[in-house]
Amino acid sequence: MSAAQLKTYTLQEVAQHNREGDVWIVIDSKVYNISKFADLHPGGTGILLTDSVAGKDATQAFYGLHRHEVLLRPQYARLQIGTITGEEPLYKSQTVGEPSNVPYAEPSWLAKGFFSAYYNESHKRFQRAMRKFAMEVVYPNAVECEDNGKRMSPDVLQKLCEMNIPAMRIGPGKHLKGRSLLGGIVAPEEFDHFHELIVNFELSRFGTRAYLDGLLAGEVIGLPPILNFGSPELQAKIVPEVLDGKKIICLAISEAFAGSDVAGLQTTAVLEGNEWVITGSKKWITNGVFADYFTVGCRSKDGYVVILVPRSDNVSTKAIKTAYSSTAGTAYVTFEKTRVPVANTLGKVGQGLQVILSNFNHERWMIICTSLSAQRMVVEECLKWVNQRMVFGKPLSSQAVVRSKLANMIARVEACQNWLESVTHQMNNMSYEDQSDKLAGQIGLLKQFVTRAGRETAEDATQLFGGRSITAGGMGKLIENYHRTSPYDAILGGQEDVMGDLGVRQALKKMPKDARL
Ligand code: HEM
Repeated sequence: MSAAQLKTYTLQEVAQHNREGDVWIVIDSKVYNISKFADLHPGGTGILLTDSVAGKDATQAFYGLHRHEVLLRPQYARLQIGTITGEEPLYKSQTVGEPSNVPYAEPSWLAKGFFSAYYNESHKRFQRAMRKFAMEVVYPNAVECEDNGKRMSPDVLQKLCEMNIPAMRIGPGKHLKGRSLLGGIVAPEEFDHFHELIVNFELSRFGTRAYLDGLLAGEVIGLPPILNFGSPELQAKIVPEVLDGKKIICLAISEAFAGSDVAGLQTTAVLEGNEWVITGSKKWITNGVFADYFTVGCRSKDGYVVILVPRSDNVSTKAIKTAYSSTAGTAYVTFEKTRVPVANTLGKVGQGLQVILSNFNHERWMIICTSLSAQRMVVEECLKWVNQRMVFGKPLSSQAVVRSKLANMIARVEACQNWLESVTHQMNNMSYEDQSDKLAGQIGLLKQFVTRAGRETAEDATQLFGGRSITAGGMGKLIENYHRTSPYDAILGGQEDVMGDLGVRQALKKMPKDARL
């Protein structure tokens, strides 16, 4: 029914429709005729026919059991027949692109009346455009694929590439030259790590963790070794193909034998004339299922070497069933005497470990961004829930123990944000060499801190949502996804304890020789 056809009713009129076959209810000043729908209601028919619901204002009961978005689904929105005379709806859907006004739902630089030392007008413009794009183009596909396990749609991939989002996810640099970023909203030479942080934040607010990895996370870690160590010929061919979405690339380092311990790799590369012959297997390779190129860490007789391997008959990929959706394309990859030209070598033979390690800081920083954005989303979900959920006649937020959990969640997310922004500022101002020297340890410590914080927040959120947090749909669906998938952040790109240890080892290495108590 269109808005123009909607009639107005009084509560007394609605009250006449309170029996089986003739049921009206009011939710937030809107009148719904649920006479036919009652038999189809997923929560059962009986509940809609009770005295406190049929013919009554059921707003509070509804919001205690459903997300607002239920009423926006076309099949339910059309049950609305009118509004209550003189009343206005209280609960409005957020305008796409606008920041949330729930406290702490946004980093403070986006909150009304707050200031920031780091973000300027260009970042603000960029954030608004990025959120709009993410919500309108990416979000619907994210929800669908997270559920059905299929890879991102070709249409979304094309639009992402038109906006050059895959290129921006690699960070500032020469690969952005001549590209129109988000429709030209920021010039390539102006693009910095805060713009990149915004891209990461906006893509990880949906609570679809596996889709986020399916959204070319493999490229973010697989392409830099080519950009930084590939021959000019190799770069000229591969970089545009990948950044324009014609080919998919992934990073193939970890093995069943070696995870964070990259020095333990067993995949071998043997030189035969002008070709490498590669044999071995790789595990947990994000995007591997659908990748065309694999950036592979190998062991050779002269030490470690990284080689770009195109998909061929001698490369096989098998999906691994993990705790998150198969939309990420996580693979077990096998190389059976795979022949690759020597020209595909990235960096020098024997210096492969440096090639692999060189991009770790950036990868970890990206995971910190996405993990933190998702944690903030959890804080927003929890604040909304405790505010609307009534228990024993009072909102859940009236319990001190509930508020105490929220206090910890908020403090964690704000502390992490401030540390992340400080590190990002350093990245913007330090040379690449300085970043490797000065930030590797700090990024390791920050990653450990953020991912631990994330899992504590996941635990607290499940206690607040109860059974709903272990249910894949409905009120707690985002909490369920976050709780199930937050360990990924603590493992991918370097396992949590290893990260902390790296940070401390770096600090110890830099201890002044004359330091004494
Ligand atoms: C236009 C009105 C309504 C619509 C369109 C609607 C729709 C739905 C839908 C789609 C679900 C499945 C879970 C979900 O997706 O959130 C559901 C579950 C449920 N609904 Fe409704 N509903 C309406 C009104 C009500 C009212 C007034 C009540 C009464 C208090 C109610 C009680 C329930 C219950 C108890 C469940 C099961 C919740 C659970 O499994 O946690 N519904 N409803």
